[in-house]
Amino acid sequence: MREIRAEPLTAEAFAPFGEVLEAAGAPDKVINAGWCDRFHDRAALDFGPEGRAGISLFRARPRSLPYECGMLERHPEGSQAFLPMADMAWLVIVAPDEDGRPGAPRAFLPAPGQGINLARGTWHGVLTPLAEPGLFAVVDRIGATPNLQEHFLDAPFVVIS
Ligand SMILES: NC(=O)N[C@@H](O)C(=O)O
Ligand code: NI
Repeated sequence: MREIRAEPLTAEAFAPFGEVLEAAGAPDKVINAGWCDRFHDRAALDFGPEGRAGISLFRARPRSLPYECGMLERHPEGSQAFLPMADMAWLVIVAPDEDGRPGAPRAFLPAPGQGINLARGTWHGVLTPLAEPGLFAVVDRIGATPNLQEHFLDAPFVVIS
């Protein structure tokens, strides 16, 4: 079975798939009389013409490495942001689109304090915490029309580290 290794999550490496949300570098604004740094408007949120923004909480059961992935999904109608609500290891799997199917997958291990915003239509694995509590705030499209496309891989792969 194809094996891949997870990479550290950086804004540059993740750029083809969306944004990394982190309080890194100089803040865009200093607010609250100097008591707070604002890293302003750091994600390209997209909920399509029919949808609206929603914040949900996901409490996902932890998985472990090596992690076998047999399905990638995408949301054609909107972006999806995952913001950890606790300090825990988690795994992000994404892939480029190749003629309507996922291409070569890539895996990332976010550092504490990092979240992600998946661009609309980005192939990704489902939320995959690697430790309890598996708790995330998720900002994504709320709408009356379907917004989930799943692709079951001809060749599942395993993330080994
Ligand atoms: N299906 C769902 O709400 N969750 C997935 O989109 C996911 O990315 O985990
Ligand atoms: Ni998703």
